[in-house]
Amino acid sequence: MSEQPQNAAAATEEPEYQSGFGNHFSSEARPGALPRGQNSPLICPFGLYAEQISGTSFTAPRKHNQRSWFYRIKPSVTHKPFDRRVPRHNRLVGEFDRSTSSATPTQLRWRPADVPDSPVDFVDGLYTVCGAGSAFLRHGYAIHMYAANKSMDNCAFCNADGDFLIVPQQGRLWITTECGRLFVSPGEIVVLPQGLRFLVDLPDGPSRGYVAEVFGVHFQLPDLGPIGANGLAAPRDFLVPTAWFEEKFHPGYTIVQKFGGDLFVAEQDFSPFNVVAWHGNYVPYKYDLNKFCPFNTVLIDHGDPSINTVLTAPSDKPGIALLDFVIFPPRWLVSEHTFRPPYYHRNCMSEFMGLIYGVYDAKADGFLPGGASLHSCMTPHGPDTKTFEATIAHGKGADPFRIKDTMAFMFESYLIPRVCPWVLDSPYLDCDYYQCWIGLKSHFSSEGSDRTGGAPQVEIMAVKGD
Ligand SMILES: O=C(O)Cc1cc(O)ccc1O
Ligand SMILES: [Fe+2]
Repeated sequence: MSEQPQNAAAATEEPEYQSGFGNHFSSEARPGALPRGQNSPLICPFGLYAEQISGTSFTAPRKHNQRSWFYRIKPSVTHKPFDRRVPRHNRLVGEFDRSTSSATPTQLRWRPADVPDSPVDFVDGLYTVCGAGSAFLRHGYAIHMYAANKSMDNCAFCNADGDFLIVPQQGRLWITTECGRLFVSPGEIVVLPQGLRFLVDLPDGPSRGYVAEVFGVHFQLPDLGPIGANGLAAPRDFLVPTAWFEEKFHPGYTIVQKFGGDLFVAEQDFSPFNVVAWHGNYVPYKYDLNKFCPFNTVLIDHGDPSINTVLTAPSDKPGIALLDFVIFPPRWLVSEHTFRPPYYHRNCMSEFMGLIYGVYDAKADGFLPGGASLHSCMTPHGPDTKTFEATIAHGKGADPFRIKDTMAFMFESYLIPRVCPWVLDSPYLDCDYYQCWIGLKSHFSSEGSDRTGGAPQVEIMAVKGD
Protein backbone atom coordinates (compact mmCIF):
# COMPACT_ATOMS: atom_id res chain seq x y z
CA MET A 1 0.00 0.00 0.00
CA SER A 2 1.31 3.50 -0.71
CA GLU A 3 2.01 6.04 2.05
CA GLN A 4 -0.96 8.24 1.07
CA PRO A 5 -3.78 8.80 3.58
CA GLN A 6 -6.61 6.27 3.32
CA ASN A 7 -9.53 8.65 3.51
CA ALA A 8 -9.34 10.97 0.54
CA ALA A 9 -11.84 13.45 1.99
CA ALA A 10 -9.76 13.81 5.16
CA ALA A 11 -6.48 14.37 3.34
CA THR A 12 -5.42 17.99 2.99
CA GLU A 13 -1.78 17.71 1.98
CA GLU A 14 -0.43 17.65 -1.53
CA PRO A 15 0.50 14.16 -2.68
CA GLU A 16 3.76 13.61 -4.56
CA TYR A 17 3.74 14.45 -8.28
CA GLN A 18 5.89 13.99 -11.38
CA SER A 19 6.46 17.06 -13.54
CA GLY A 20 6.35 17.72 -17.28
CA PHE A 21 4.00 17.96 -20.26
CA GLY A 22 3.66 15.17 -22.83
CA ASN A 23 6.38 13.08 -21.17
CA HIS A 24 6.41 9.32 -20.99
CA PHE A 25 6.00 8.92 -17.23
CA SER A 26 6.28 5.87 -15.02
CA SER A 27 5.42 5.26 -11.39
CA GLU A 28 5.36 2.36 -8.96
CA ALA A 29 3.51 2.36 -5.63
CA ARG A 30 5.34 -0.95 -4.94
CA PRO A 31 8.95 -1.14 -6.11
CA GLY A 32 9.29 -3.78 -8.82
CA ALA A 33 5.62 -3.67 -9.87
CA LEU A 34 6.43 -2.41 -13.39
CA PRO A 35 7.42 -5.21 -15.78
CA ARG A 36 10.91 -4.67 -17.16
CA GLY A 37 11.57 -4.71 -20.90
CA GLN A 38 8.01 -5.43 -22.06
CA ASN A 39 4.45 -4.25 -21.50
CA SER A 40 2.54 -7.50 -21.24
CA PRO A 41 4.53 -10.39 -19.75
CA LEU A 42 2.95 -13.82 -19.34
CA ILE A 43 2.88 -13.22 -15.60
CA CYS A 44 3.22 -9.66 -14.31
CA PRO A 45 5.11 -8.81 -11.11
CA PHE A 46 3.03 -9.42 -7.94
CA GLY A 47 0.42 -11.27 -10.03
CA LEU A 48 -0.99 -7.99 -11.40
CA TYR A 49 -3.07 -7.71 -14.59
CA ALA A 50 -1.67 -5.62 -17.46
CA GLU A 51 -4.22 -3.28 -19.10
CA GLN A 52 -3.70 -0.61 -21.75
CA ILE A 53 -5.74 2.58 -22.09
CA SER A 54 -5.51 4.18 -25.54
CA GLY A 55 -6.22 7.90 -25.82
CA THR A 56 -5.53 7.98 -29.56
CA SER A 57 -6.12 5.37 -32.25
CA PHE A 58 -3.38 2.72 -32.30
CA THR A 59 -2.11 4.10 -35.59
CA ALA A 60 -2.07 7.82 -34.73
CA PRO A 61 1.22 9.44 -35.78
CA ARG A 62 3.88 8.98 -33.14
CA LYS A 63 3.92 12.68 -32.14
CA HIS A 64 0.18 12.49 -31.32
CA ASN A 65 0.02 8.92 -30.03
CA GLN A 66 -1.09 8.65 -26.39
CA ARG A 67 -1.52 5.54 -24.29
CA SER A 68 -0.70 4.22 -20.84
CA TRP A 69 -0.21 0.77 -19.36
CA PHE A 70 -1.76 -0.01 -15.98
CA TYR A 71 -0.68 -2.90 -13.72
CA ARG A 72 -3.71 -3.55 -11.56
CA ILE A 73 -5.12 -5.97 -9.01
CA LYS A 74 -8.21 -6.74 -11.11
CA PRO A 75 -8.87 -5.56 -14.67
CA SER A 76 -11.53 -2.91 -15.43
CA VAL A 77 -13.63 -5.43 -17.31
CA THR A 78 -14.67 -7.18 -14.08
CA HIS A 79 -18.12 -5.62 -13.69
CA LYS A 80 -21.82 -6.31 -14.30
CA PRO A 81 -23.47 -4.96 -17.51
CA PHE A 82 -23.96 -1.22 -17.97
CA ASP A 83 -27.42 0.08 -17.26
CA ARG A 84 -28.77 3.47 -18.34
CA ARG A 85 -28.87 5.54 -15.19
CA VAL A 86 -32.31 6.77 -14.16
CA PRO A 87 -31.66 10.48 -14.74
CA ARG A 88 -32.08 12.41 -11.50
CA HIS A 89 -31.81 15.59 -13.49
CA ASN A 90 -30.78 15.09 -17.04
CA ARG A 91 -28.72 18.21 -17.67
CA LEU A 92 -25.80 16.75 -19.61
CA VAL A 93 -25.52 16.99 -23.39
CA GLY A 94 -23.17 15.13 -25.73
CA GLU A 95 -24.74 16.05 -29.07
CA PHE A 96 -25.62 19.64 -29.87
CA ASP A 97 -28.56 19.92 -32.26
CA ARG A 98 -32.07 21.37 -32.35
CA SER A 99 -33.39 18.66 -30.05
CA THR A 100 -31.00 19.43 -27.19
CA SER A 101 -30.05 23.08 -27.45
CA SER A 102 -30.51 26.35 -29.31
CA ALA A 103 -28.21 28.95 -30.83
CA THR A 104 -28.51 32.68 -30.22
CA PRO A 105 -26.39 35.69 -31.19
CA THR A 106 -27.52 37.53 -28.02
CA GLN A 107 -24.86 38.43 -25.47
CA LEU A 108 -25.47 36.15 -22.48
CA ARG A 109 -24.31 36.50 -18.90
CA TRP A 110 -25.04 34.50 -15.77
CA ARG A 111 -24.73 35.35 -12.08
CA PRO A 112 -22.92 32.74 -9.97
CA ALA A 113 -25.14 29.76 -9.19
CA ASP A 114 -25.82 28.96 -5.52
CA VAL A 115 -24.51 25.63 -4.31
CA PRO A 116 -27.62 23.61 -3.36
CA ASP A 117 -28.36 22.76 0.30
CA SER A 118 -29.35 19.19 -0.48
CA PRO A 119 -26.50 16.69 -0.87
CA VAL A 120 -25.10 16.79 -4.41
CA ASP A 121 -21.83 15.24 -5.58
CA PHE A 122 -19.63 16.32 -8.51
CA VAL A 123 -21.42 14.12 -11.07
CA ASP A 124 -24.94 15.08 -10.00
CA GLY A 125 -23.92 18.74 -9.77
CA LEU A 126 -22.55 18.85 -13.31
CA TYR A 127 -24.69 20.51 -15.99
CA THR A 128 -23.98 21.48 -19.59
CA VAL A 129 -24.13 25.17 -20.45
CA CYS A 130 -23.41 25.08 -24.18
CA GLY A 131 -21.39 23.32 -26.84
CA ALA A 132 -21.09 22.28 -30.46
CA GLY A 133 -20.69 19.09 -32.42
CA SER A 134 -21.05 15.56 -31.20
CA ALA A 135 -19.29 13.18 -28.85
CA PHE A 136 -20.33 10.35 -31.23
CA LEU A 137 -18.77 12.04 -34.25
CA ARG A 138 -15.62 12.77 -32.20
CA HIS A 139 -15.73 16.44 -33.10
CA GLY A 140 -16.80 19.34 -30.94
CA TYR A 141 -16.86 20.44 -27.35
CA ALA A 142 -19.15 20.97 -24.39
CA ILE A 143 -18.89 23.59 -21.68
CA HIS A 144 -20.26 22.49 -18.33
CA MET A 145 -20.44 24.00 -14.87
CA TYR A 146 -20.81 22.28 -11.52
CA ALA A 147 -22.19 23.20 -8.09
CA ALA A 148 -21.77 20.43 -5.52
CA ASN A 149 -21.29 19.97 -1.81
CA LYS A 150 -20.47 16.34 -1.10
CA SER A 151 -17.82 13.82 -2.02
CA MET A 152 -18.62 11.00 -4.43
CA ASP A 153 -19.34 7.90 -2.42
CA ASN A 154 -18.83 4.29 -3.49
CA CYS A 155 -18.68 5.31 -7.13
CA ALA A 156 -16.22 6.50 -9.77
CA PHE A 157 -16.83 8.55 -12.90
CA CYS A 158 -15.63 7.69 -16.37
CA ASN A 159 -16.15 10.05 -19.26
CA ALA A 160 -16.08 8.10 -22.52
CA ASP A 161 -16.89 11.25 -24.50
CA GLY A 162 -13.87 13.52 -24.15
CA ASP A 163 -11.20 15.15 -22.02
CA PHE A 164 -12.30 17.32 -19.09
CA LEU A 165 -10.43 20.53 -18.30
CA ILE A 166 -11.78 21.51 -14.86
CA VAL A 167 -11.45 25.06 -13.52
CA PRO A 168 -12.45 25.04 -9.84
CA GLN A 169 -13.75 28.41 -8.67
CA GLN A 170 -14.80 27.60 -5.10
CA GLY A 171 -13.68 24.64 -2.99
CA ARG A 172 -10.73 22.32 -3.46
CA LEU A 173 -10.98 19.03 -5.33
CA TRP A 174 -9.31 15.85 -4.13
CA ILE A 175 -9.29 13.76 -7.26
CA THR A 176 -8.44 10.08 -7.15
CA THR A 177 -7.62 8.63 -10.56
CA GLU A 178 -6.31 5.32 -11.83
CA CYS A 179 -2.88 7.01 -12.15
CA GLY A 180 -2.91 8.38 -8.59
CA ARG A 181 -4.23 11.45 -6.80
CA LEU A 182 -4.34 15.18 -7.44
CA PHE A 183 -5.22 17.95 -5.01
CA VAL A 184 -6.58 20.88 -6.99
CA SER A 185 -7.33 24.33 -5.53
CA PRO A 186 -9.13 27.30 -7.11
CA GLY A 187 -6.44 29.04 -9.16
CA GLU A 188 -5.29 25.66 -10.48
CA ILE A 189 -6.77 23.60 -13.30
CA VAL A 190 -6.85 19.87 -13.88
CA VAL A 191 -7.15 17.84 -17.09
CA LEU A 192 -8.72 14.37 -16.88
CA PRO A 193 -8.34 12.52 -20.17
CA GLN A 194 -11.16 10.67 -21.89
CA GLY A 195 -11.96 7.31 -20.34
CA LEU A 196 -9.79 7.60 -17.24
CA ARG A 197 -11.72 6.66 -14.10
CA PHE A 198 -11.76 9.19 -11.30
CA LEU A 199 -13.62 10.25 -8.19
CA VAL A 200 -13.95 13.73 -6.72
CA ASP A 201 -13.86 14.39 -2.99
CA LEU A 202 -14.84 17.85 -1.76
CA PRO A 203 -12.88 18.55 1.45
CA ASP A 204 -14.29 22.10 1.69
CA GLY A 205 -17.96 21.17 1.17
CA PRO A 206 -19.71 23.70 -1.12
CA SER A 207 -17.79 23.76 -4.39
CA ARG A 208 -18.27 25.30 -7.79
CA GLY A 209 -16.45 25.51 -11.09
CA TYR A 210 -16.28 25.26 -14.85
CA VAL A 211 -15.46 22.36 -17.19
CA ALA A 212 -14.43 22.39 -20.85
CA GLU A 213 -14.82 19.03 -22.55
CA VAL A 214 -13.26 18.37 -25.96
CA PHE A 215 -14.29 15.51 -28.25
CA GLY A 216 -11.80 13.64 -30.43
CA VAL A 217 -8.68 15.63 -29.58
CA HIS A 218 -6.45 16.32 -26.59
CA PHE A 219 -5.11 19.54 -25.10
CA GLN A 220 -1.58 20.57 -25.99
CA LEU A 221 0.71 23.51 -25.25
CA PRO A 222 0.46 26.30 -27.83
CA ASP A 223 3.38 26.95 -30.16
CA LEU A 224 5.37 29.97 -29.02
CA GLY A 225 6.33 31.39 -32.45
CA PRO A 226 8.43 34.55 -32.18
CA ILE A 227 8.15 34.52 -28.37
CA GLY A 228 10.92 31.94 -28.47
CA ALA A 229 11.60 28.84 -26.43
CA ASN A 230 10.29 30.12 -23.08
CA GLY A 231 7.20 31.82 -21.74
CA LEU A 232 3.47 31.31 -21.13
CA ALA A 233 2.88 27.90 -19.47
CA ALA A 234 6.15 26.02 -18.87
CA PRO A 235 6.06 22.23 -19.35
CA ARG A 236 7.76 21.63 -16.01
CA ASP A 237 4.87 23.28 -14.13
CA PHE A 238 2.41 20.57 -15.18
CA LEU A 239 2.06 18.00 -12.41
CA VAL A 240 1.15 14.36 -12.95
CA PRO A 241 0.23 11.90 -10.14
CA THR A 242 2.36 9.14 -8.77
CA ALA A 243 0.86 5.65 -8.50
CA TRP A 244 -1.56 5.15 -5.61
CA PHE A 245 -3.82 2.19 -5.05
CA GLU A 246 -6.27 0.71 -2.61
CA GLU A 247 -7.06 -2.98 -2.29
CA LYS A 248 -10.62 -2.78 -1.14
CA PHE A 249 -13.58 -5.11 -1.37
CA HIS A 250 -16.44 -2.70 -2.09
CA PRO A 251 -19.74 -4.46 -2.56
CA GLY A 252 -22.08 -2.36 -4.74
CA TYR A 253 -19.35 -0.05 -6.06
CA THR A 254 -20.58 1.68 -9.23
CA ILE A 255 -18.82 3.04 -12.28
CA VAL A 256 -20.82 5.96 -13.69
CA GLN A 257 -19.96 6.23 -17.36
CA LYS A 258 -20.84 9.25 -19.49
CA PHE A 259 -21.35 7.91 -22.99
CA GLY A 260 -22.75 10.18 -25.71
CA GLY A 261 -23.86 12.60 -23.00
CA ASP A 262 -25.97 9.97 -21.21
CA LEU A 263 -25.03 8.36 -17.92
CA PHE A 264 -24.77 4.59 -17.54
CA VAL A 265 -23.89 2.65 -14.39
CA ALA A 266 -22.16 -0.68 -13.88
CA GLU A 267 -21.68 -2.45 -10.59
CA GLN A 268 -18.51 -4.13 -9.38
CA ASP A 269 -17.26 -5.28 -6.00
CA PHE A 270 -13.88 -3.58 -5.80
CA SER A 271 -12.29 -0.15 -6.02
CA PRO A 272 -11.19 0.81 -9.56
CA PHE A 273 -8.24 2.61 -7.95
CA ASN A 274 -6.25 -0.59 -7.84
CA VAL A 275 -3.39 0.34 -10.19
CA VAL A 276 -0.17 -0.53 -8.38
CA ALA A 277 2.13 0.77 -11.14
CA TRP A 278 1.75 2.42 -14.51
CA HIS A 279 3.71 3.94 -17.35
CA GLY A 280 2.80 5.98 -20.40
CA ASN A 281 1.94 9.39 -21.76
CA TYR A 282 -1.87 9.29 -21.39
CA VAL A 283 -2.18 10.95 -18.00
CA PRO A 284 -4.16 13.37 -15.88
CA TYR A 285 -2.36 16.57 -14.88
CA LYS A 286 -2.82 19.81 -12.97
CA TYR A 287 -1.39 23.30 -13.46
CA ASP A 288 -1.22 26.34 -11.20
CA LEU A 289 -2.37 29.37 -13.23
CA ASN A 290 -0.21 31.65 -11.07
CA LYS A 291 2.87 30.00 -12.59
CA PHE A 292 1.90 31.39 -16.01
CA CYS A 293 4.48 33.77 -17.52
CA PRO A 294 2.46 36.39 -19.40
CA PHE A 295 3.72 38.34 -22.40
CA ASN A 296 2.10 41.56 -23.56
CA THR A 297 2.52 44.89 -25.29
CA VAL A 298 5.25 47.12 -23.83
CA LEU A 299 4.52 50.22 -25.89
CA ILE A 300 1.18 50.68 -27.62
CA ASP A 301 -2.20 49.06 -28.20
CA HIS A 302 -3.95 46.07 -26.68
CA GLY A 303 -2.68 42.62 -27.66
CA ASP A 304 -5.08 39.91 -28.75
CA PRO A 305 -5.99 37.49 -25.95
CA SER A 306 -4.38 34.54 -27.74
CA ILE A 307 -1.11 35.74 -26.20
CA ASN A 308 -2.39 34.30 -22.91
CA THR A 309 -3.19 30.79 -24.18
CA VAL A 310 -2.43 28.16 -21.53
CA LEU A 311 -3.60 25.09 -23.47
CA THR A 312 -5.14 24.52 -26.86
CA ALA A 313 -7.21 21.70 -28.33
CA PRO A 314 -6.47 22.08 -32.05
CA SER A 315 -8.84 21.59 -34.95
CA ASP A 316 -7.71 20.10 -38.26
CA LYS A 317 -7.18 23.64 -39.61
CA PRO A 318 -3.71 25.04 -38.87
CA GLY A 319 -3.75 27.69 -36.12
CA ILE A 320 -7.50 27.40 -35.51
CA ALA A 321 -8.64 26.02 -32.18
CA LEU A 322 -11.43 23.65 -31.44
CA LEU A 323 -10.99 25.09 -27.96
CA ASP A 324 -8.38 27.43 -26.51
CA PHE A 325 -8.04 27.91 -22.77
CA VAL A 326 -6.90 31.51 -22.25
CA ILE A 327 -6.37 33.36 -18.97
CA PHE A 328 -6.32 36.99 -17.85
CA PRO A 329 -3.87 36.84 -14.94
CA PRO A 330 -2.38 39.61 -12.77
CA ARG A 331 0.02 41.66 -14.93
CA TRP A 332 1.43 45.12 -15.57
CA LEU A 333 -0.31 47.44 -18.02
CA VAL A 334 2.27 49.83 -19.42
CA SER A 335 1.09 50.86 -22.88
CA GLU A 336 1.22 54.55 -23.81
CA HIS A 337 -1.66 56.64 -25.24
CA THR A 338 -3.63 53.41 -25.49
CA PHE A 339 -7.11 52.34 -24.52
CA ARG A 340 -5.89 49.61 -22.17
CA PRO A 341 -8.99 47.48 -21.42
CA PRO A 342 -10.07 44.90 -24.02
CA TYR A 343 -11.16 46.62 -27.24
CA TYR A 344 -14.69 46.59 -28.64
CA HIS A 345 -14.90 43.78 -31.12
CA ARG A 346 -16.74 41.09 -33.02
CA ASN A 347 -15.04 37.74 -33.41
CA CYS A 348 -15.60 34.84 -35.82
CA MET A 349 -14.64 32.63 -32.85
CA SER A 350 -17.06 32.23 -29.92
CA GLU A 351 -16.02 33.30 -26.43
CA PHE A 352 -17.22 31.75 -23.17
CA MET A 353 -15.76 33.49 -20.11
CA GLY A 354 -15.60 32.73 -16.39
CA LEU A 355 -14.09 34.50 -13.39
CA ILE A 356 -12.23 32.58 -10.68
CA TYR A 357 -11.58 35.58 -8.42
CA GLY A 358 -11.29 39.35 -8.47
CA VAL A 359 -12.58 41.78 -11.08
CA TYR A 360 -12.23 41.50 -14.87
CA ASP A 361 -10.86 44.66 -16.48
CA ALA A 362 -13.61 44.97 -19.12
CA LYS A 363 -16.50 44.77 -16.68
CA ALA A 364 -16.78 47.14 -13.71
CA ASP A 365 -20.05 45.50 -12.63
CA GLY A 366 -22.06 42.35 -13.06
CA PHE A 367 -19.39 39.80 -14.06
CA LEU A 368 -18.83 38.04 -10.75
CA PRO A 369 -16.58 35.21 -9.56
CA GLY A 370 -18.45 31.98 -10.34
CA GLY A 371 -20.52 33.73 -13.02
CA ALA A 372 -20.13 33.32 -16.77
CA SER A 373 -20.68 35.05 -20.08
CA LEU A 374 -21.05 33.92 -23.68
CA HIS A 375 -20.37 36.07 -26.74
CA SER A 376 -20.96 33.91 -29.79
CA CYS A 377 -19.63 34.21 -33.29
CA MET A 378 -19.71 37.88 -34.46
CA THR A 379 -21.70 39.04 -31.42
CA PRO A 380 -20.43 42.53 -30.53
CA HIS A 381 -19.01 43.01 -27.04
CA GLY A 382 -16.38 44.89 -25.09
CA PRO A 383 -15.96 47.06 -22.00
CA ASP A 384 -19.11 48.19 -20.20
CA THR A 385 -20.02 51.89 -20.07
CA LYS A 386 -18.54 52.40 -16.61
CA THR A 387 -15.19 50.93 -17.67
CA PHE A 388 -15.08 53.01 -20.86
CA GLU A 389 -15.93 56.28 -19.11
CA ALA A 390 -13.49 55.64 -16.26
CA THR A 391 -10.71 54.78 -18.74
CA ILE A 392 -11.02 57.88 -20.90
CA ALA A 393 -11.53 60.11 -17.83
CA HIS A 394 -8.18 58.86 -16.57
CA GLY A 395 -6.51 60.35 -19.65
CA LYS A 396 -3.81 59.48 -22.10
CA GLY A 397 -0.77 59.54 -19.91
CA ALA A 398 -1.66 56.64 -17.64
CA ASP A 399 1.22 55.38 -15.50
CA PRO A 400 2.22 51.73 -15.42
CA PHE A 401 -0.52 49.96 -13.54
CA ARG A 402 -0.55 46.49 -12.03
CA ILE A 403 -3.76 44.49 -12.39
CA LYS A 404 -3.82 42.52 -9.14
CA ASP A 405 -5.73 39.73 -7.42
CA THR A 406 -7.73 38.58 -10.40
CA MET A 407 -8.02 35.50 -12.58
CA ALA A 408 -10.52 35.46 -15.43
CA PHE A 409 -10.44 32.93 -18.26
CA MET A 410 -11.92 32.23 -21.67
CA PHE A 411 -12.82 29.06 -23.56
CA GLU A 412 -12.67 30.14 -27.20
CA SER A 413 -13.82 28.00 -30.10
CA TYR A 414 -14.24 28.23 -33.87
CA LEU A 415 -17.42 26.12 -33.58
CA ILE A 416 -20.56 28.09 -32.74
CA PRO A 417 -22.08 26.93 -29.45
CA ARG A 418 -25.67 25.93 -28.96
CA VAL A 419 -27.01 26.77 -25.51
CA CYS A 420 -28.92 24.42 -23.21
CA PRO A 421 -32.52 25.24 -22.25
CA TRP A 422 -31.90 25.05 -18.49
CA VAL A 423 -29.34 27.85 -18.59
CA LEU A 424 -31.56 30.04 -20.79
CA ASP A 425 -34.47 29.54 -18.38
CA SER A 426 -32.21 29.83 -15.34
CA PRO A 427 -32.90 32.34 -12.55
CA TYR A 428 -29.18 33.17 -12.75
CA LEU A 429 -29.45 34.50 -16.32
CA ASP A 430 -28.79 38.25 -16.30
CA CYS A 431 -31.63 39.47 -18.51
CA ASP A 432 -30.35 43.07 -18.29
CA TYR A 433 -26.85 42.29 -19.55
CA TYR A 434 -27.29 44.45 -22.67
CA GLN A 435 -27.87 47.47 -20.41
CA CYS A 436 -24.18 47.60 -19.53
CA TRP A 437 -23.45 48.96 -23.04
CA ILE A 438 -26.64 50.94 -23.71
CA GLY A 439 -25.23 54.00 -21.91
CA LEU A 440 -22.23 54.27 -24.26
CA LYS A 441 -22.79 57.69 -25.78
CA SER A 442 -21.38 59.39 -28.82
CA HIS A 443 -18.24 61.43 -28.16
CA PHE A 444 -18.05 62.38 -31.80
CA SER A 445 -17.23 65.98 -32.63
CA SER A 446 -16.59 67.07 -36.22
CA GLU A 447 -14.27 69.77 -34.87
CA GLY A 448 -12.07 67.13 -33.26
CA SER A 449 -11.65 66.92 -29.51
CA ASP A 450 -9.04 66.67 -26.83
CA ARG A 451 -9.93 62.98 -26.70
CA THR A 452 -8.57 62.38 -30.19
CA GLY A 453 -6.32 59.34 -30.00
CA GLY A 454 -2.79 58.77 -31.21
CA ALA A 455 0.58 59.72 -29.83
CA PRO A 456 0.89 63.25 -28.40
CA GLN A 457 2.62 65.63 -30.85
CA VAL A 458 5.65 66.02 -28.65
CA GLU A 459 6.45 62.28 -28.83
CA ILE A 460 6.15 62.27 -32.63
CA MET A 461 8.63 65.18 -32.80
CA ALA A 462 11.05 63.29 -30.60
CA VAL A 463 10.97 60.25 -32.90
CA LYS A 464 11.47 62.43 -35.99
CA GLY A 465 14.46 64.14 -34.40
CA ASP A 466 16.33 60.87 -33.78
O1 LIG B 1 -14.06 39.74 -24.81
C1 LIG B 1 -13.29 39.58 -23.87
O2 LIG B 1 -13.41 40.18 -22.81
C2 LIG B 1 -12.07 38.69 -24.06
C3 LIG B 1 -11.02 39.46 -24.74
C4 LIG B 1 -10.03 40.06 -24.02
C5 LIG B 1 -9.08 40.84 -24.63
O3 LIG B 1 -8.12 41.38 -23.89
C6 LIG B 1 -9.13 41.05 -26.00
C7 LIG B 1 -10.11 40.42 -26.75
C8 LIG B 1 -11.06 39.62 -26.12
O4 LIG B 1 -11.99 38.97 -26.81
FE1 LIG C 1 -13.98 39.12 -26.71
